Amino acid sequence: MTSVQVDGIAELVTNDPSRGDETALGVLTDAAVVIDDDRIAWVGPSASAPAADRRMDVRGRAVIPSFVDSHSHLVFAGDRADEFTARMAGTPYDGGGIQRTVQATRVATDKELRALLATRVDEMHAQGTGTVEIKSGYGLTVEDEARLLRLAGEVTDETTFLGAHIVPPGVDVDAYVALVTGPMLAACAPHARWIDVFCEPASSHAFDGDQAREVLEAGVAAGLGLRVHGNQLATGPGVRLAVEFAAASVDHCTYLSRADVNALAGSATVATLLPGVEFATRSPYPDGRALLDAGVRLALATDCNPGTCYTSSMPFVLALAVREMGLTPAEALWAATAGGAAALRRDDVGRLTVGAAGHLTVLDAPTYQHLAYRAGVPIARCLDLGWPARPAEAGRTSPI
Ligand SMILES: N=CN[C@@H](CCC(=O)O)C(=O)O
Ligand SMILES: [Zn+2]
Repeated sequence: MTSVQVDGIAELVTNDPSRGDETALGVLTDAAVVIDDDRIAWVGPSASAPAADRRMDVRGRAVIPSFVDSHSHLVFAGDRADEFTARMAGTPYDGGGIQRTVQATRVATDKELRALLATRVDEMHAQGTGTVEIKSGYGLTVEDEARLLRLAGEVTDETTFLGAHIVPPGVDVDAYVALVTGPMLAACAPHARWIDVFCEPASSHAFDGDQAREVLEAGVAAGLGLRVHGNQLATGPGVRLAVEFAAASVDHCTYLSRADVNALAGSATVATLLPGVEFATRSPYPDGRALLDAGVRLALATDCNPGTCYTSSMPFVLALAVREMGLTPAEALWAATAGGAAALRRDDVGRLTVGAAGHLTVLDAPTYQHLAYRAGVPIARCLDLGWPARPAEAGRTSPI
């Protein structure tokens, strides 16, 4: 066991409301954190920090819990920059481009996909993300979906089976739902913690309410946790289905009816907002302020994928939430850390409390408010505690 005392912290965000300023962020000033092995052993004022094997002085910087990015699609090959350019000129997003990524991903080797994935995970880590959820969904055959999940499982425990991403062109929808809920689920469940379905009104490339219900029921029977892509393209059944199934999260929530907001308020389901998608698809931003005021629990995530949002940057997402969705900098930071943890039903990340994972993100700034204030400036990075066995040596890229 090796312990490290991190001190010189001008402002420490704990996400423990019983600490410090007693807001949801639980902000302490002039603070220290002691990490024993990879867990937090002590948090408090610098002056009373217990001794540790090593000391790391962050010299007046702010420290926050590492971001929890609860929605990404990192295992893919190919590029769709041309679609982004077309959208900026007015072409709407309809999900049809997913098939292009499916084609490019199917022909990529494991080695190629592993290298692409490693680069993206490293990019996230370098911008302060400590936990990432990764979905399949660009394989859409039994073998390819299982392959993508195996690769994702090499870099995270938060793996999500998204065979129900789109219906592959030329395939009968009922036959495909039967495949997803039968042999594909059987092959993928051992590699997945979650199941997800892209649910939109009938006539899109995605799955309607009845089909999505079948997918979620099969996921429950297979022992997987539930997530839903819902209400991205239009108001539809996704949000209310997620709430009915007590899914951990419904993601996107771009188009919400009053009934959707009422259903989410006080429910077990976190609404995960993905403002990078609205940015990169020229869609209207959901009213995050109204959701919070209605009592909805929010998370923020990147949705990093080649189609709707190719950013790995949680600080960018956080700045958009402040500027475009009416969240305060404090609310946005909470949603990007503790909110993401809630969306993954985790209580060991997204907070800096005794017993939690030692995932600290240091900011080249005196306060977390700089995350939105200095948008676009790379001020956030995961604190490298220099543990003896770095994951790279163990065949993994980052401790995400
Ligand atoms: N909406 C569904 N899936 C992804 C986009 C996938 C793509 O276009 O490649 C999303 O979350 O936005
Ligand atoms: Zn997504």
